Amino acid sequence: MPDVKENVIILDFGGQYSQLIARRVREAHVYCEILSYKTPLEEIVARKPKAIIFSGGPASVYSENAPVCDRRLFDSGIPILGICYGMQLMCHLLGGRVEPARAREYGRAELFVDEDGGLFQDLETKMTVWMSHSDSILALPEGFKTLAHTKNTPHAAVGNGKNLFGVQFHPEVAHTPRGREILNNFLFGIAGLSGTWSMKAFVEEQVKLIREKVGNKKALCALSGGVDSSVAALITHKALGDNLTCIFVDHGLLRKNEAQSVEKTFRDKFHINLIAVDASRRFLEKLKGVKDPEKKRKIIGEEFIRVFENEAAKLGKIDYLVQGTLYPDVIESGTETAAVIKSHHNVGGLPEDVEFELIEPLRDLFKDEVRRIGAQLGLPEEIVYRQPFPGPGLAIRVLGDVTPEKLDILREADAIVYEEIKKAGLYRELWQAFAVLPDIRSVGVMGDERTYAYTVAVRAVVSEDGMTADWARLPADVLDNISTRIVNEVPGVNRVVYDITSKPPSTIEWE
Ligand SMILES: Nc1ncnc2c1ncn2[C@@H]1O[C@H](COP(=O)(O)OP(=O)(O)OP(=O)(O)O)[C@@H](O)[C@H]1O
Ligand SMILES: O=c1[nH]c(=O)c2[nH+]cn([C@@H]3O[C@H](COP(=O)(O)O)[C@@H](O)[C@H]3O)c2[nH]1
Ligand SMILES: NC(=O)CC[C@H](N)C(=O)O
Ligand SMILES: [Mg+2]
Repeated sequence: MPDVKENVIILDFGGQYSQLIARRVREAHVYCEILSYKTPLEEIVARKPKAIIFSGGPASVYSENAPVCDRRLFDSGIPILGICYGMQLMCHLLGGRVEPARAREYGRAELFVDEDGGLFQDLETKMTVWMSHSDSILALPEGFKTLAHTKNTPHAAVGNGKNLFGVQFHPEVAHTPRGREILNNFLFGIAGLSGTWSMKAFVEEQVKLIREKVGNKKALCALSGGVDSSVAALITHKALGDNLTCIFVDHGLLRKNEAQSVEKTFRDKFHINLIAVDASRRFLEKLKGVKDPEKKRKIIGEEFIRVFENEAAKLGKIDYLVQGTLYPDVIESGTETAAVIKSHHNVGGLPEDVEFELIEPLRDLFKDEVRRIGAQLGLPEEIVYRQPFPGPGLAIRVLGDVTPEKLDILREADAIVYEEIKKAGLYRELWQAFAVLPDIRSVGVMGDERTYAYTVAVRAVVSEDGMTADWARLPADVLDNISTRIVNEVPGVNRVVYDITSKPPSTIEWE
């Protein structure tokens, strides 16, 4: 944990929005960490949190195996705010009664404030909030009071008049318009935090932490040319100077001209040691005949590490590996409480026997936060606003087995998507826009001849943080240009389709 005077802990009970809570706290200029509900009391207290927030969660407090925290936390005097499951748990453990609600609430609800001040300081007594629950508190623990109610929920906000508070609704989501104020009332009014933390402070803390950890030893940084690893490299470089060497791996799964352009940008603009490794042969060899998406990811995750180990061996002893891992990479790879959606190569795809100790300064952040840091650190716009590109590269966009022939087709098609999106001035508006090569061939007619060739799928999405995304409503003429150019210019393709699914239920990448 960095050396910060004011720290908030979010205790995670498996809620969908735990990371959103963290984000709101950071936006209030307060440092915070998300910890599993299983974290022992001693460990929580040792971090000296000025406040604790309990997240929501899918379980019901009265069911068997419901996640539970240490009851003694409530006696610690630390201000605690329970959200949804978190509030139900607080009430349950302190002797209140939680049961399935007579009327469940999902979505918008009208909240009526019964007790001014505290959580509702300076707010109207009636406001819209966002609910998602099927359980309700029917009897409060001793010493607790109702602070607000809705039509269906008699105890929609509660407190014990001292350090314990709970809300049944979700103040962290954008659909609770006053949510930010309510959270801030808890953080500042109730817990007495000052809100002096900033992204600048974050960078300074990380630099200090890395310096303390690594000392005079050497570290490698896995550099992809994307914004995450570039920011991670800059932060680490501030800490270690020439003891940092960046490694850029060309695994043969990069986009058209990507290897050359990343090398050039980094060599010209940064004075950081950079080694570019051409490892395309070994990656493609390992991937031969592999069709399963998770297998591909694991193979790539392992091969990356093996390449780093090889390079490290040439440089002498290197104990540390820096990666630009972000929070979504961690949560999607699966945690104790969250399901595996896909194994990001840099987290869930890592082999078991990694000899390096990992340094991941951005592990708790979201992409837009990293972009802000990048801009502050003076990274050029082309890197700050570069669309994400997954570490496993085109391997997870060529569905089925990955062959040089398919990679070539995809590379050409993808370059056309990129060019047309840039030309239409849409690049910055979109989270990502790219081509996918599904393992499908279909019949066409070109120059009066029958063709039997590949289909290319075009995917473009808008998103704030990659956790959820909406398919982009691209103008028809842009789609038309893309389609015409791909079929005309890329041999082996006779059909182009546009992906019109959002995330969820789809994911952004196809594998
Ligand atoms: N070709 C590569 N060579 C070296 N390291 C890589 C490569 N691709 C990915 N990595 C490592 O894996 C991490 C995760 O990749 P990811 O694509 O999520 O991040 P990024 O490339 O830094 O940023 P972006 O999401 O903007 O593409 C990177 O931060 C980097 O440390
Ligand atoms: O470095 C990475 N390694 C991976 O293994 C990986 N898988 C997905 N992505 C990127 O993460 C974001 C969310 O992707 P999905 O909606 O496909 O899960 C999108 O921006 C994806 O491009 C990855 N990045
Ligand atoms: N979103 C939540 O935290 C839900 C809590 C609990 N499972 C309920 O349905 O009431
Ligand atoms: Mg990338």
